[in-house]
Amino acid sequence: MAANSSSVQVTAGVSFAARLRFENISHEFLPGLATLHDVSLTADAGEVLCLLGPSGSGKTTLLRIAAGLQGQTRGRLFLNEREIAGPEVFLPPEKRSIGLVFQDFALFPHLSIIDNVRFGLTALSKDEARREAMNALKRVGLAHYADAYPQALSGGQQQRVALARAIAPRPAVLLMDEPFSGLDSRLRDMVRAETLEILRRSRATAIVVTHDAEEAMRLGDKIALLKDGNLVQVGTAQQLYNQPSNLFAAGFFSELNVFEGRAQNGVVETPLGRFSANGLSDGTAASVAFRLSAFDISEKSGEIPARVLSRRFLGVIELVELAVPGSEVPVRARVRCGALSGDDREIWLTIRETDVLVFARSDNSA
Ligand SMILES: Nc1ncnc2c1ncn2[C@@H]1O[C@H](COP(=O)(O)OP(=O)(O)OP(=O)(O)O)[C@@H](O)[C@H]1O
Repeated sequence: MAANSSSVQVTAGVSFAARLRFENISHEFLPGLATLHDVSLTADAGEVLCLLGPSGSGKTTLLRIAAGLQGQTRGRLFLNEREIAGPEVFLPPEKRSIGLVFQDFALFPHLSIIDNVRFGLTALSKDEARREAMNALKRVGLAHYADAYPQALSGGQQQRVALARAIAPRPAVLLMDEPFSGLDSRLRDMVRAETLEILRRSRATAIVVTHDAEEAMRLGDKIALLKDGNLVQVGTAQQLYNQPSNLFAAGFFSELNVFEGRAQNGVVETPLGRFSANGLSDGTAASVAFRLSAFDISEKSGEIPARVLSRRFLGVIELVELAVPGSEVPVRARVRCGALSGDDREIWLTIRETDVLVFARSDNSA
């Protein structure tokens, strides 16, 4: 697919989704300073793949390489099985059948909504372009705004217009760079859910950049976690949350209390008890991470005595800081509101082992 982008853009009913594969992609802006190290990753047809990572981890650079806005230093890029960028090949952006949505919507203020959406449909006649643009606007539920101007629309509606503009040429792959970060949090949830629905209905392949783990979990069929230009882990939200490959991955998906220890006779000793060393050989330095949800609290009984230092009411749950014997730092816990009566100070903790993760300490970085 996408042998010729204009054929993809003009032909109604052309297959919409494609597989985009990054093979051993490395990138350097400056010689010796790698932005991406040997990243291999696939967005399967019809899948939403989230590129997740902290600022500077290389997400946008990978997206720009996919779009053809940036060339990689090494590696190859395939759309279905066709090489579109590699040592001997470079298909320019307009020939890749790729749609782009950016964080700032990038609508033209002096063009009506329909003309903004029609913008990428230059290969079509005027009437056909209007029809296709109206179809795209209908898909995002904004056909009735066709003749309005962008400033008459809310931020969420403008982002839906940007999405309509990106899907109107029926691209093989949609690339979205932090598409919801310009929206306030309530609107963001709504527009994100609507966008996912539109992507599903279009059966589009999409790659979405985000630095927000919860957003990646809400959107992604698959999540690729990046750090310092390295692919740390790729998998479903459940896989990344339940079986993080290292402490960084675990900490990206949930807040943690971390204790350092050493594997001895198959266990690691911490102030919160002994935990299976998870196969680490004796003597290995280990990090034992406790999610904030790892603690059951009782006034009467439990495994570990603790004293409540502070409590923060957050609605359904409370964030509690606890002093625990043997720990120099307070332990943070999320507990159901009502689990503590008004003035409890001395309490008991029981640890939920499913929320305890043990890693070799050298595994801490990507
Ligand atoms: N044009 C450029 N010239 C030199 N270095 C750059 C350029 N663009 C990005 N970088 C560097 O490359 C690294 C990766 O940047 P990139 O924008 O891909 O990361 P990101 O994960 O998308 O970050 P953010 O979430 O902050 O956008 C960063 O260290 C950044 O400073």
